[in-house]
Amino acid sequence: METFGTRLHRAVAERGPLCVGIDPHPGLLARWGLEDDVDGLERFVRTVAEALGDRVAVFKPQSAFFERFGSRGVAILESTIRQLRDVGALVLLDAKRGDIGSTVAAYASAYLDPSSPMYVDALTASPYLGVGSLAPMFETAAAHGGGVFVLALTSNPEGAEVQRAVTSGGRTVAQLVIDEISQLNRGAEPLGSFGLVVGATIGDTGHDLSRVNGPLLAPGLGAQGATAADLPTVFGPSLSAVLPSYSREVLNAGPDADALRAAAARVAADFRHILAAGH
Ligand SMILES: O=C(O)c1cc(=O)[nH]c(=O)n1[C@@H]1O[C@H](COP(=O)(O)O)[C@@H](O)[C@H]1O
Repeated sequence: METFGTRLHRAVAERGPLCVGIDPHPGLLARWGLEDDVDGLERFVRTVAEALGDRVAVFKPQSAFFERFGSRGVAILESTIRQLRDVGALVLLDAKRGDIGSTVAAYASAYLDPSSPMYVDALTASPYLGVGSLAPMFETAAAHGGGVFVLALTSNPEGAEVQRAVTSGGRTVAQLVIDEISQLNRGAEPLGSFGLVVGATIGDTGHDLSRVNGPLLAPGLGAQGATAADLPTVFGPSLSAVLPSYSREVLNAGPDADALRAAAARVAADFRHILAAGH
């Protein structure tokens, strides 16, 4: 069985380092001339999947925008996940799950067990009940070639107060999360399966990402104000592990399929340019 890290490494080699978030905001549905209802949602996500499914390495559907429509919205999320995986894309479900260990085990079977209807390649997780409470997710992911992306330094301004607080051992909360995920990825080749979420908006925070050996998901680009040019400051020598993530910046270009493709190609080129500049 291939690990998620291996699959991600290959997807990025073949399709380039890009994650497109699928966040069907009511305002975006309106902008696309769609109703804010289940049919509008269905049309929106089908358009994104048909336009970009064969060329983007990773899609990150944001669960909240599907849950908004109840069980019919969740059914559309399920079919979108299948559609994207069928055309060779990886799906990272953004649900930011976290709880006591026994409940985390249930989340793990909901999303990371291949027999589940909502099975995805990877899931976002919140470590604020303790990184150790996520162990059942890490174990299920490892058993089935899945991945988990744990929040470390989020893109929103409110995150810093908690994430940069200093623990009794002298490290920040975020550094503790970074170090625990680094442990899980030790020795993995070509890339570990456990990622971290580090917002592109946060500037140089002095955190040490050098031992993560896993993917670094960078949201906050585009609509939240960061650009690819900010990434070298945030990630320093770990820039090559970054998976830049854009939702509205790409989705705003729709519903025309060529315009969506052009927007995805543009943001991918921005990042390639920064990488090539050798920061
Ligand atoms: O885990 C995430 O993806 C995430 C973490 C974070 O620190 N900041 C952040 O914006 N996100 C998510 O990334 C997406 C950002 O959307 P845009 O601002 O439209 O690109 C949303 O779905 C957020 O929930």
